[in-house]
Amino acid sequence: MLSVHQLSRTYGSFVAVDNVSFSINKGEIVGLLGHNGAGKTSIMKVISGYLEADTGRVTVDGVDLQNSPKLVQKSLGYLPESLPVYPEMTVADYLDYAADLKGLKGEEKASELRRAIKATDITEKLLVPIATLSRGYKQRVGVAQAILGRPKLLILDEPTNGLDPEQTQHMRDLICEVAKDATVILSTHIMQEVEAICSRVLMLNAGSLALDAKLDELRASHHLLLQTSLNKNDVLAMADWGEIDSVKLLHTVEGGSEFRVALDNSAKPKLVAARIAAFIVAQNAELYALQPEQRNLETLFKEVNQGYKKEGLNHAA
Ligand SMILES: Nc1ncnc2c1ncn2[C@@H]1O[C@H](COP(=O)(O)OP(=O)(O)OP(=O)(O)O)[C@@H](O)[C@H]1O
Repeated sequence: MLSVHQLSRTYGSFVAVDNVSFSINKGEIVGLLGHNGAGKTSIMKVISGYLEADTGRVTVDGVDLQNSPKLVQKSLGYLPESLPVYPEMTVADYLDYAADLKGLKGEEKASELRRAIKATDITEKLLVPIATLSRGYKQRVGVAQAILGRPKLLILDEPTNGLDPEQTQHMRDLICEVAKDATVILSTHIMQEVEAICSRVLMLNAGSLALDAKLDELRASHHLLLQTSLNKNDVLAMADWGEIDSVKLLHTVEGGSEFRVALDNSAKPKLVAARIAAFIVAQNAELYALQPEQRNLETLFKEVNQGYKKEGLNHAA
């Protein structure tokens, strides 16, 4: 659906986006996660055609953005970081104008306006100037213009930024609803946002893509934490077992040591755990603890920002 290939963007000599590649399939909701200044907005601006890349290629449904910008822009909706730029216009006039810009006409325009207004629940604000709207309503107006014309790709830059918890929930529900007919990429620096609505996460660190992973895969741990009194060398030798990738000594605990056991991708954690337990018991050693390691986005985010290598993270996930 969306393909981004070796994208780079500099501002003067500063590299804001550094050789970023990813592709997104139809129907996915993908979260672009990163600290302030990581490059999220720059990537979204490039994908939506508002900013030129220095190098790299963006295609939407096989159409090249650089060669056919108008065609690509017709198939996407964009909620920019800073909201509607016509504060003096009423919501109705602004949406009418946005529909014209998207080339909507006649009955299609009318029905699309009705749909976007209903989906974002802004009927009661239609005759109000945008300047007087609360942050939450401005955000809804921004989303309403983004979904006009049923875009195949929706690009949302920090869609819940500044919203209160109730508005945030409303916006998340709306995004999930819209995603039934569209592919969505949204940027955020809030991990819970990604956990709540995304099926996949792209983590950026200083302009580079540090992690690209499905949330399901992240949740399914391929590491076991083991505490045992068994001789250290016997535990480390488990790395030679077929289903185990590596064993690392973490630290010593009372009466033994703690290890992280990394499993092969094809290994079944429960079966390997049972085998380890049986082995330790057969050696007459104590098994103090053996459990899957919990890895959540927060842990990974910290690791990314502490400079973990992309390979290491993918492996860890
Ligand atoms: N027009 C510009 N001129 C110079 N530097 C810029 C410009 N726009 C962005 N930058 C810099 O590029 C880097 C990436 O900015 P970008 O807005 O893409 O990050 P971001 O991840 O969206 O950040 P935030 O979460 O704060 O919105 C930042 O260091 C920013 O200061």
